[in-house]
Amino acid sequence: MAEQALIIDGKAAAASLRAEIGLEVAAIKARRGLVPGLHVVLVGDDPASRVYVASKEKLAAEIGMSSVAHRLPAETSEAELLAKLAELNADDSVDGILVQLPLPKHIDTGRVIDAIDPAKDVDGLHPINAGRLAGGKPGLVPCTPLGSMLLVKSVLPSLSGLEAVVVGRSELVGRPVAQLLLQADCTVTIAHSRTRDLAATCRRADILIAAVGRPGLVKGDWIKPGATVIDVGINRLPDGKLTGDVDFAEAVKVAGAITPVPGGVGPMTIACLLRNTLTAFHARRG
Ligand SMILES: Nc1nc(=O)c2c([nH]1)NC[C@@H]1CN(c3ccc(C(=O)N[C@@H](CCC(=O)O)C(=O)O)cc3)C=[N+]21
Repeated sequence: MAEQALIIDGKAAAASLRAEIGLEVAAIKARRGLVPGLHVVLVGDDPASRVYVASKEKLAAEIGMSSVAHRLPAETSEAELLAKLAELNADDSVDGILVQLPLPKHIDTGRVIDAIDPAKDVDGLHPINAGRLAGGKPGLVPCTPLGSMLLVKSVLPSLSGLEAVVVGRSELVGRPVAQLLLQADCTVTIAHSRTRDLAATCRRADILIAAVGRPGLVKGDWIKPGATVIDVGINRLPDGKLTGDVDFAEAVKVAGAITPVPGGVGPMTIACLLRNTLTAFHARRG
């Protein structure tokens, strides 16, 4: 069988989503003279984080959104970071706040996330937003899960009744994407490192979401023929190349549609961050 899966173009989907957001930003500017503002807080000088933050700034600027990066030294104390967040929470021109993770070890990440105004929490990580998502209520939804769902919906007309398997149970991706799949009426299984037969569990999936951070973990024979495979893993190999959690070369021969790494979920994550900033703007400023 010489068939090959449809390769889902996350880069193109993200570009068109950003263009849409850009139009809305322009309309807000023209009608009301307001510019939605995204603020990214970066503590320390992790090289990967610097690259991500620069990319967020560039893409925000491209669509006419205001974006401010607050670069704080690695020695910043937790109290200083909390003070910075209090300042951003109080500033009406700040629509979205994202604290780049991971934070230096001397800072308690949970305490920091808890200090972000839930209405400005464009990462969707505040317990209020996580709770709203779990309750099926409107709120800010984490960007990677949101982007993953948009890609799934770009290839599947209806998700109702489909078997979805999420590999990974992180707060950032696994748990929230499972909630979104459930909201879309999928039958959802959350698998993880203790799952007894991971391969057999994955083989049940019409929609397989791999979000564990283990390069090439998901093999071709773990995939149900024709399934939609969303690879959330972005793993840096020793040679510097990026690779996903799915063995792409094998999987592309079995799946119906699959996201590549790079060029899949990653670009959608940033586009959804911009979208969340706009959502936060509308919810707070009307
Ligand atoms: N508070 C917080 N929220 C985040 O959402 C967050 C974070 N911290 N810390 C780091 C991770 C990682 N992350 C990525 C986003 C886009 C790409 C992306 O666009 N990747 C490109 C490739 C980029 C390259 O070539 O390096 C792609 O997959 O095609 C990757 C990684 C967001 N994160």
